[in-house]
Amino acid sequence: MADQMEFTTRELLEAQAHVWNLLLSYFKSMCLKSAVELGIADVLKKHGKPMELSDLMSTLSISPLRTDSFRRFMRTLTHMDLFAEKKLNDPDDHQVKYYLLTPSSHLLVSGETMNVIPFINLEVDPMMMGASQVIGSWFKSPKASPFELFHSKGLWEMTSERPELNKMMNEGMASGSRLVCDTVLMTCGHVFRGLKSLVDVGGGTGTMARAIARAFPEIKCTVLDLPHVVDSLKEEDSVVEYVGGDMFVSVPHANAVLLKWILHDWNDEECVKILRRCKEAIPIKDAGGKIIIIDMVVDATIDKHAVETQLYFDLLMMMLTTGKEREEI
Ligand SMILES: C[S@@+](CC[C@H](N)C(=O)[O-])C[C@H]1O[C@@H](n2cnc3c(N)ncnc32)[C@H](O)[C@@H]1O
Ligand SMILES: COc1cc(-c2oc3cc(O)cc(O)c3c(=O)c2O)cc(OC)c1OC
Repeated sequence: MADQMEFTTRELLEAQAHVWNLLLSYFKSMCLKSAVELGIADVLKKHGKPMELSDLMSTLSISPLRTDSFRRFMRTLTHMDLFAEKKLNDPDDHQVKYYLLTPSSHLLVSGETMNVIPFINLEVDPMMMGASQVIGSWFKSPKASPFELFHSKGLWEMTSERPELNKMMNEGMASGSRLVCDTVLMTCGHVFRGLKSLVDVGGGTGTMARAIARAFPEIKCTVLDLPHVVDSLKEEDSVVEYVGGDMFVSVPHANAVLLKWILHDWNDEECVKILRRCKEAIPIKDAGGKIIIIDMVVDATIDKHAVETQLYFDLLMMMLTTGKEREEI
């Protein structure tokens, strides 16, 4: 019987190309980080029309000595669909390459309300990325997460002790929330209709609660989060009320509880504890009580690209918390 481990040279060559591709894929994150750092999207947005390499470089204050390197950098970013290129003829009829924004780089324009720059800055921070170095060894460790193995404390303890990480975390979550808030209110707004009060448990700096309060002014919205997250916000806002506390201990009473991107931070036992506190906070179902959960559902039937993103989010949760992205059943 032929050895199952025998592969043709062609298969091995393809395998090597595949492994090199996987190995060097960290350049995707690092190119994204560098594009944000340089502010390429801001310059293209401000210019308002396709921009030539030399103009882009001079506006970004990049030395002409780096022309070839920057052209190669832009070639990769364009290949990644972060920017697009267009060939146009100049007055002497020579073809010149121009760069322009794509929907993805539109999200990297710092002045845009939907920009996701704070989330990118959070995820590429050495404090977060450092934990990825110990994923392999964590499988043999008793620590709750690779993050805890790397930093000797959990993520939420660390955010409470380090104001700069707390700020990055809150701004990162808020930046990713804006588009999701609009989508939820547009497609599932009926869920909130008829409520008199709602508490956003682990609601961070209140992006979602404020959007709900604006769309449904009759709902009294409260945000419960850890004291270091909400203490500075308490006086700032008249639209929502901020309460500092611990969702494992108690949840303020309301008609409904919202859990957006909370349960995926915790393992099944911890989720049951949180859900018990939430159940105590609301009336019974017949009296209108409800728990609204917004989390990613891992679904192998949707397109490959989306599944890959879901799997990466699942690994992010595994690396930083005790949680996971869950499937429907
Ligand atoms: C992933 S963030 C989600 C924030 C917000 N719900 C959103 O969708 O942007 C998780 C939030 O849970 C909060 N959190 C963690 N442990 C908590 C606890 N024991 N009680 C209340 N909030 C907690 C964190 O401070 C953080 O704001
Ligand atoms: C910003 O958009 C999303 C963020 C999350 C998300 O990201 C995190 C990143 C961390 O470094 C630590 C965390 O604990 C978390 C989260 O708990 C968390 O929810 C999730 C999203 O969708 C599920 C986001 O939108 C795509």
